[in-house]
Amino acid sequence: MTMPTIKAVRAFTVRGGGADYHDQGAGHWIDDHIGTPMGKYPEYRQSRQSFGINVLGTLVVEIEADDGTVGFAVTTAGEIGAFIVEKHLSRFLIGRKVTEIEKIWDQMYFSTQYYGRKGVVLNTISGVDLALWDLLAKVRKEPVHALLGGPVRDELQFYATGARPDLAKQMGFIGGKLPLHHVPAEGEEGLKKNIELLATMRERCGDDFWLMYDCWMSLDVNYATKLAWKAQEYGLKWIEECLSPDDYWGYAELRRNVPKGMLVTTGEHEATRWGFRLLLEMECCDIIQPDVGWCGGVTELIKISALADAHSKLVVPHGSSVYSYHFVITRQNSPFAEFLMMHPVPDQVVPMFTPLLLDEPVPVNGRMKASALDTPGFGVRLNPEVTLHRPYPVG
Ligand SMILES: C[C@H](O)[C@H](O)[C@@H](O)[C@@H](O)C(=O)O
Ligand SMILES: [Mg+2]
Repeated sequence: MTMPTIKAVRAFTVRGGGADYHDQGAGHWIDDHIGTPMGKYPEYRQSRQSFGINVLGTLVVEIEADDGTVGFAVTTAGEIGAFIVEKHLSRFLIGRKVTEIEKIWDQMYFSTQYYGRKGVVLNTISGVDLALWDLLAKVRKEPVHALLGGPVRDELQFYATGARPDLAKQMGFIGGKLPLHHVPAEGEEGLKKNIELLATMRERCGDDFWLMYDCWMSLDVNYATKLAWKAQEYGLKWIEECLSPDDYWGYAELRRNVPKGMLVTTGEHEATRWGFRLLLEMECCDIIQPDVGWCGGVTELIKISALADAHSKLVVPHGSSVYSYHFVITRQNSPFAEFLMMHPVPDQVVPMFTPLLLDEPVPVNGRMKASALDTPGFGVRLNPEVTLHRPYPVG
């Protein structure tokens, strides 16, 4: 079979939800006094949008082959990402065979290493990589998971991230991850409120339902240790992303400090095999949580996951819709997945990247059959009612 070659690469931006799922309207639980590293400034405590959590917006990468097949993917990178795709990365794609994914990744990473390595550059490389996997799988008329070795189980099971774990339990999820609302700068009063919320949710959910706290880089080792020990009484299953992603030493200390049996997790703002090698070799956490749209794409997640497996660590990707589901279903060390509740009041399941994608599968009763992923590529389409903007058209 003669493989088609890439004839066009296009980068678009979109505002309002989509892959930049923090880019929501007013009154959404995901922007309601959630603890962040900016919480030391009282003026930035109520809303993460106030300090710019949603400034980037969504990047849509479209890659067209000379046989007319079009692969695409979405991630969090907005106009900066569109610039990098059109002005820099596209030179490594045009004219290449759709099978040259590994070589293209290597050239994208090392050609941007002088200004990239993590953050929005790796988000952008991830978006291109995901679009390449979508394209290749569509050319081969297979779902992406089939190119990754195929499902190791019949269905995915999900925990839900949102403000209402009690409702998540009623919807059939295996657990509920709460955002932490108060940071060290809010003192003992804030710590007390953090524990009171957990106690309330434990009361409502019963003893067997997983409850976790997501701390979104907002704590220090001392506070996180105190929180963990107070939370043990309420059976906190894991404490997530407590510290700055760069504080590998702090994570290693925290993991030694927490009560036996409580898991320490992190990784959604980490990138590449080198970043995760540090987390694994410095014994920073029990579960790594790469976002496949931010860590380097599927091509890099394959390497990251193998590293973790060799360290007997679980890989539970940060919620990234179909882009993580197709990976998780193929790996034994990814036994469950995250589902981010994107309805403003998390009392109903809506597609994670809503309104950007059509045919985006959602968990039913907290589960998703592998067969729900059996459409070529990642199995989703761009919603034609969503206006795309191409800020840097080339040629
Ligand atoms: C709910 C958390 O504060 C973040 O908004 C979320 O994106 C991320 O940390 C997660 O693990 O889902
Ligand atoms: Mg998180």
